[in-house]
Amino acid sequence: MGELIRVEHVSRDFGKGTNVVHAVRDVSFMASQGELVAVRGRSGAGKTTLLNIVGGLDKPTSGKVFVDGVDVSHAGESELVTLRRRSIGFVFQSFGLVPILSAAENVGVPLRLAKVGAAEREQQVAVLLELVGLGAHAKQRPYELSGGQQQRVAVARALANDPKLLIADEPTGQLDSETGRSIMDLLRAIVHARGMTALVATHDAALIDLADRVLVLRDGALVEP
Ligand SMILES: Nc1ncnc2c1ncn2[C@@H]1O[C@H](COP(=O)(O)OP(=O)(O)OP(=O)(O)O)[C@@H](O)[C@H]1O
Repeated sequence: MGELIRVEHVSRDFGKGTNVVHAVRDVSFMASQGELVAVRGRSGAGKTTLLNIVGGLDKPTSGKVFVDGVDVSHAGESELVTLRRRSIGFVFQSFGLVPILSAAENVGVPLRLAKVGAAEREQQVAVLLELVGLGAHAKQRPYELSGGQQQRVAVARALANDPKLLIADEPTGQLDSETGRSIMDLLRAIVHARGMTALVATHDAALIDLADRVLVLRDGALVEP
């Protein structure tokens, strides 16, 4: 399988002088198409910072990041917006759904942004909701859904633009362990079925065995698992 992510000697500092925090230190790795890579580490180890850099939401202090051949560490904002809309799906710990929109409308947001027409959008949303097991909940708003169901909606929304890369930051962090496991099972099944690459940050050791590969961060640096 081809390479989708290449991270070369990436470091990210926050602050200056004596207050500087080395959130990510000289991290290098690659990820192939179809691979589910877990990023493990304690709170403050640098997982979110690394994911944000790979997703083009933040820039490294030094080093380079290529996603699908694009140098996201040096790309301009408009190039990044295009890359994020076309090639990357994001899932966050807090779900990030729009409260006044139904499950179906939330999933349809990226399709609206991509100017997909109403009829096609409706059909694609139905397929996506079915995929995450929420076909019967299309009309419900987030507050009418359980945490696990909300995260399924968020996964469906992240898949709407058929991304090559899925970035999930502690996707199970607000869920009980059984529900968390089912979300990870879902991510794994989707990643393998679609040949996508996923980068999933978690500090939950029980979920790590679902990954194809595990990167362990300690104080910002990669260490042996
Ligand atoms: N915007 C910022 N300004 C200053 N320091 C920051 C900023 N973002 C992160 N940091 C620091 O960088 C380090 C890594 O933080 P990061 O959020 O990446 O860790 P994490 O592994 O994702 O932690 P958690 O599991 O708690 O989310 C921490 O010491 C944090 O305080």
